[in-house]
Amino acid sequence: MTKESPIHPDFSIESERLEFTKRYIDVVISTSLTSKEKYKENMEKAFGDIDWGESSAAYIDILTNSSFFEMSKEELESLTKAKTKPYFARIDFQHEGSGKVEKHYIGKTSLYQRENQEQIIVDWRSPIANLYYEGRIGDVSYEAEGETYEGDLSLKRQYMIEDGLLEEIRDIDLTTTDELLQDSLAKSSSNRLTEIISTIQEEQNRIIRADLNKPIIVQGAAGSGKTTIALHRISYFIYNYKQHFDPRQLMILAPSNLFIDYISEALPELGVERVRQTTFTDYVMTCLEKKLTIVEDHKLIQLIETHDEKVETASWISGFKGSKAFRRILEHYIEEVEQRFYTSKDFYVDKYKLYTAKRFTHLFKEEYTYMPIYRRMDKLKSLLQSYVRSNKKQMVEKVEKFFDERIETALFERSKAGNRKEYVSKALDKKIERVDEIKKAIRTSVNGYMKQFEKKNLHQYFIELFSDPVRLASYSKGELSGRQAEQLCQYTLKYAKKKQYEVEDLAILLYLQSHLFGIDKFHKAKNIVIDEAQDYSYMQLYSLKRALETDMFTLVGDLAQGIHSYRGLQSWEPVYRDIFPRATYTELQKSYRTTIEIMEEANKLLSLLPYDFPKVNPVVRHGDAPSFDEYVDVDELASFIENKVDSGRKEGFQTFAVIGKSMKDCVEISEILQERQPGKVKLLEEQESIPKDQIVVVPSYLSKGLEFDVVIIAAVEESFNRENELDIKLQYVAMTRPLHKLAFIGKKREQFIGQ
Ligand SMILES: Nc1ncnc2c1ncn2[C@@H]1O[C@H](COP(=O)(O)OP(=O)(O)OP(=O)(O)O)[C@@H](O)[C@H]1O
Repeated sequence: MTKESPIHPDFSIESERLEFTKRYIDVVISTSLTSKEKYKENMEKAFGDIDWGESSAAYIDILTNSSFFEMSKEELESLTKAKTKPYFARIDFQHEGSGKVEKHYIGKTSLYQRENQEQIIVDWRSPIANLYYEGRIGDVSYEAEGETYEGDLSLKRQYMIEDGLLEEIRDIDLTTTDELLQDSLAKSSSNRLTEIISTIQEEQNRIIRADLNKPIIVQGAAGSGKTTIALHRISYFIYNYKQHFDPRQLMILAPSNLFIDYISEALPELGVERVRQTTFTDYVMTCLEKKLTIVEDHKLIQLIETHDEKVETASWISGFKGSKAFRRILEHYIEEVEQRFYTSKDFYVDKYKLYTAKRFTHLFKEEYTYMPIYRRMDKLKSLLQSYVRSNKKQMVEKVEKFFDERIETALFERSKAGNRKEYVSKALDKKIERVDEIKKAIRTSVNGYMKQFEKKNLHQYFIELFSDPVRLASYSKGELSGRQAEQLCQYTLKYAKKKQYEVEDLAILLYLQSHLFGIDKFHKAKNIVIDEAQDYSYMQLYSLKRALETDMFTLVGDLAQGIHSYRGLQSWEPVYRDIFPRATYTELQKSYRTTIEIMEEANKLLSLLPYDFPKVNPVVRHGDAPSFDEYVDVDELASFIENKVDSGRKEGFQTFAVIGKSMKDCVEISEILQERQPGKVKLLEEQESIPKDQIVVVPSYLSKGLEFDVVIIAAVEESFNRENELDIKLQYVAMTRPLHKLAFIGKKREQFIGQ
């Protein structure tokens, strides 16, 4: 791209165009707020002084069409927002065989010229806008509604517009690099997640627009835009399905509430604020319609801070509960539970056989298998009830008829003349008694019959599963030794008996709930986006897919940041091979967040990990090499931090984080800083939102997914050990958080890997 502005030959024409667009937006907004009758007046007021094109004469016609001004609240809001920057790019395209070059201005939202239905602004998500993101200049094509359109792309132009004023125009040709991207990356980190629509890169665009009817798995390097892409894909989805799809059918599963707070800032900009946002834990509780007591997960922290055998066992148990082997255990268990509902008892009302056991069991195990067990039972129960209802009259009449006939015969039979009266009166009594019996049987037989089947709740099934180590080991088909099965049962029951669960138990509970009782359809999303998906276990993903009855998942993650890998994924292979066989798998190795100098250092850590991804390739942007400072006492540590922040502020940076390996170190660091600068420092914990104007102190494992202009990795008692995979990942996560600057501060260099 060449920098031609401010005296780009088209600068004044483009300025006029911008002016026209802004005024048009004003008219549309004010008309929709007042009334359509006001339209003419508004138009004249806005355009009285300039020639605003061929359409000027036609506006009277459109007054008859009221739907032009009917806008939803959302449309109105996005148009209002668009006023300061209605579009960011233009493409000139000539459809093959057409003699006309079309100019398309691309922005965050679309705008039609009411008079002639021409587009003043094309939405970035529309099919033709794909040419801006994908198309080279020259022969190109795009797809819309299953058709391919060929043609010639003769211009790709970018606009810098600030506060509604055109500042610069840049034409993109084949040889130039993307300066707009460079400019955008050089910015400071407040509100960055929202600002990438104009600079979405080709590889990212392909993921955003990948087939919306297929699952997709993205292994993306730190800073490659996974979170951003996931959010834009949702926005793209909403745009494409807005007529038929309620945004609540979409769900984002984020790693923590802290993270939800971080991404939610981006959502309104993308028009996706009505999408459900939750964590896995909260979602499972919603599905179970129960508030569960979840034991606080200290395993990661303990793994970071201590190395005793107990923690190793607990982590092994977590890993096993999340594994494919555990899925097999659950499948066997459910099969066994199912068999308890087979019956050999026919269904009788009094002496009448209304339904055979064979047919009942057949329906249960063959015809109704698409339903969870207890729903099948509910359905069978209603089936029996309806049989009883339809036979009720007949059964009563049969008894009545039987006695009536006898009474009748007695009345006319001579031989019974002597004791006729007594006989008839007895028969009448008997008749009443039998009819009562039948009526009672009609009322009670279904419930009586159903009593043969067990009725337990989810918690009871969960306890039962872990109550018999021998059975558990046999279900595992050799994956669990007897000793391991005992350990697993003991460990789980210790909590479960107090009605407490660990995070790992949630996937199991969800699996059991969906197979035994089912999930209310109101809780089922149709399309699910999971960020930091590497921290999910096989079982979590599998049970989600089963419970939601869809495979429409977008999974984005980075195995190199898989700090929960004792229970999370070690590889994507089982995910796309087993759980989502229809999925497209893609890798992103380009990183947009940080500078070349920082990424080169981080890459050294990546090579210590057992993955064969290529090194992360940073977008060309230079900065300072990471620094290291040695301190003697805590006062010096604090001064170093303060100096880094002060000089960063002078350079215009806005967000600062001190990252420690563990919470213990972070508490210590934040206390020292607090003492010296009360109110200026915030120790970040799981449930909190990120303050904009304070120095954030955050442990490495909570910093995942976040970003800051300047990051200081500080060590007090802790060290990162290069022999330990978890430590490498934690330091890698911390090192990939900064946008611009990275500093290490420790008592000695050896506290950090590679320093
Ligand atoms: N095409 C782009 N144009 C401008 N900025 C971009 C682009 N892609 C990504 N970025 C910026 O790069 C940074 C990293 O993006 P994001 O947080 O989505 O990455 P990530 O892959 O989720 O990272 P991590 O794995 O470290 O959490 C963000 O500041 C984002 O705005």
